[in-house]
Amino acid sequence: MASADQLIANLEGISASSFANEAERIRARDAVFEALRRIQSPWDIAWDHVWVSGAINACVATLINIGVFAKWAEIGGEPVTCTRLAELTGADELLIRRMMRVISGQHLITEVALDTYARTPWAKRFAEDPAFGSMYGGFYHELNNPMFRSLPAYLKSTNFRNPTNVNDCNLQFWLGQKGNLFQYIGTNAALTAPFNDAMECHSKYNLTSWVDIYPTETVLEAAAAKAAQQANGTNGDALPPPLVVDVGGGKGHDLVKFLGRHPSIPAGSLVLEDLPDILNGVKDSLAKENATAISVLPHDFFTPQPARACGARIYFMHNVLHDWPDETALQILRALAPAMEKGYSRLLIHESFVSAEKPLARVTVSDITMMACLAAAERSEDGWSRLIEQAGMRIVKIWRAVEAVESIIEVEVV
Ligand SMILES: C[S@@+](CC[C@H](N)C(=O)[O-])C[C@H]1O[C@@H](n2cnc3c(N)ncnc32)[C@H](O)[C@@H]1O
Repeated sequence: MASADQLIANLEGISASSFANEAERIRARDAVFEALRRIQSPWDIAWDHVWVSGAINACVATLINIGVFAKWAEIGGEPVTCTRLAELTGADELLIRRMMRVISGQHLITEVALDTYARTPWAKRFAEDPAFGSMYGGFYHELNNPMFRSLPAYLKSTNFRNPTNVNDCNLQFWLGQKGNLFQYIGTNAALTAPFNDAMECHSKYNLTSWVDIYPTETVLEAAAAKAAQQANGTNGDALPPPLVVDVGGGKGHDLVKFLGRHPSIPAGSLVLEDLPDILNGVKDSLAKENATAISVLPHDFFTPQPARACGARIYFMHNVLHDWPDETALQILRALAPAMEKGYSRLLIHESFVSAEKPLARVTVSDITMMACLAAAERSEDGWSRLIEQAGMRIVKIWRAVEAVESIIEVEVV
């Protein structure tokens, strides 16, 4: 058994770059977390849960609002004093110092000299990716925090029933009004853009990109084979059906990933669908990125697909169906099915599976998040199979990546 000094020296020597690949980093991270739990006292754990997480979120949101991370990056990102940060931002120096000490105590920045702090990769990320800060802003304070605060009282009020009614669940209990989560997001200006940002971050950082799991070149091959087959006898001016329609696609980040793989596809080959409120501003940001291959189409997925989105090779649904209980998810699939061309179109359902034994912690937290905001739940592999069968569809293949939290279920209409 290593002495405490040896053990501590070994731990001090590790960093995210100590590992050969991402799978090894994740294995080591999980082992360190498990070890931490074993050496923490019950009080250490309760302290973290009850005091630390609230204090961190309050300090980080305030430091973002003050502009600390942005100004720090603007001056080059080297170690900085709180006096300098106060000069740069105009905020109270003592206030900044007290909050910097909190996040330094959590090893989120490093105190390298008296009152002088260096950035960690986490602290750098706020300036590198503005969507990262949005999670600590509107997404946490307007949604996650109050939604989880009300969940125990809501469940008590139901005499501890497992919730399944999206129109009468914790969300309505907390807000004291009708309407589902997405109606609330669309009408709360402090939440709309942060929600989209949080989904982008979730898709970018938490999960293996769908284009690394699914062979996207087959999409172009299938479309080319179909075009060759139909070359005789069709009107040459008619627009070909889209390659990919991202149903409930938020900011379009998953289509941007496809475009990154296949930059030469024609304008309009990719269609981004979501509710009109959610798509506000998205068109402009895609135009800024020069993503002309992506066209934006406001659409409610409980209604039939518009003609221009019919007959696509791929309908992509990422973290969409897990938002809805089975009955509602079936309505969405049944509204989509008529747009799918038999023998050609495929639906890709990009979702997590909750396993019966030792399910991944990421998936169980997501499961309770779905319960808290939509009376929904993460599904097991069997749960997904049943849903797909009930919708009159068939699983062609399940694509899994070794270290990915999510899989892709490839489905066709029967
Ligand atoms: C959990 S988010 C996932 C977003 C994106 N696919 C991703 O993976 O980052 C669910 C998406 O479904 C959209 N949505 C909810 N209700 C909808 C409806 N009735 N019609 C179309 N989109 C809807 C939401 O606005 C949101 O963008």
